[in-house]
Amino acid sequence: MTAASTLLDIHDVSLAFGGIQALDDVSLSMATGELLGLIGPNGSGKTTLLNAIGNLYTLDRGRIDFLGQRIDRLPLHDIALQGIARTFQVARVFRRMTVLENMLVPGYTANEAAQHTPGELGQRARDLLRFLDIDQLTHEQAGNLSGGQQKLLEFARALMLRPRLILLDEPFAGVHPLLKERMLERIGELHGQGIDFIVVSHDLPTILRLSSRLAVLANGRKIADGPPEEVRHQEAVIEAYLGV
Ligand SMILES: Nc1ncnc2c1ncn2[C@@H]1O[C@H](COP(=O)(O)OP(=O)(O)OP(=O)(O)O)[C@@H](O)[C@H]1O
Repeated sequence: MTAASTLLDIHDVSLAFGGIQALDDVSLSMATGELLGLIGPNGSGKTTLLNAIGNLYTLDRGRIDFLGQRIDRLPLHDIALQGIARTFQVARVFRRMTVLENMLVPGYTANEAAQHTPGELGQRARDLLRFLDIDQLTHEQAGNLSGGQQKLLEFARALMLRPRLILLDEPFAGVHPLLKERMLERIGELHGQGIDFIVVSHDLPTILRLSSRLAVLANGRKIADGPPEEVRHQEAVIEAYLGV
């Protein structure tokens, strides 16, 4: 087993939208091999933090390093090529394309297309659809899929670029319990293969079961960070959730 090293280093990050301080001096360092759960009340900054890592926003302050390289100033498309993939709270699939075509979009980035033939990319897409048990939908138009199926497709598509870190935003929200179990199993398997995750979820029982570490945001600040069983009992976390 290789020793853990720093995968992601979020350092003193602040970000405001007008008068709203969405992230307020947040620092979070993640080692390889971790599965980080990120929780917090509505509006606490969870999605903004994922967007900051994914470079959708320019930081007001701070920096973000991934595998030792500063990434917060890279062009957006470079983030995926560095090995970071993500899914969104509401799945963003290309609704008028088939499931297979959706899978092939990331496959045709310059890097992948240079390294793999179209046949290999097609095979990889089919393998991933089978891995997530949605291969029966291969030729279906993505817009016809249920919300849960679209989340699985978005997850499968995120895997096309062989990411090192996957950011999942509310992957279980509105997902049928059977699909949720499948997703949990697959996240566990991928994690076992060396892919690390940050998972944002309001589903506390599930996130407690899944995570090796739990970080909590409230009002844009990190208020707790550590082993899930410890964090869940901390007074500041209970107060933030109960709003007292
Ligand atoms: N693009 C934006 N423009 C303006 N304000 C924003 C924008 N994105 C987020 N905010 C504000 O920043 C704060 C943090 O929002 P964020 O979506 O990160 O919270 P969250 O913890 O993900 O919430 P939820 O659990 O409800 O999804 C909120 O006050 C939100 O209204």
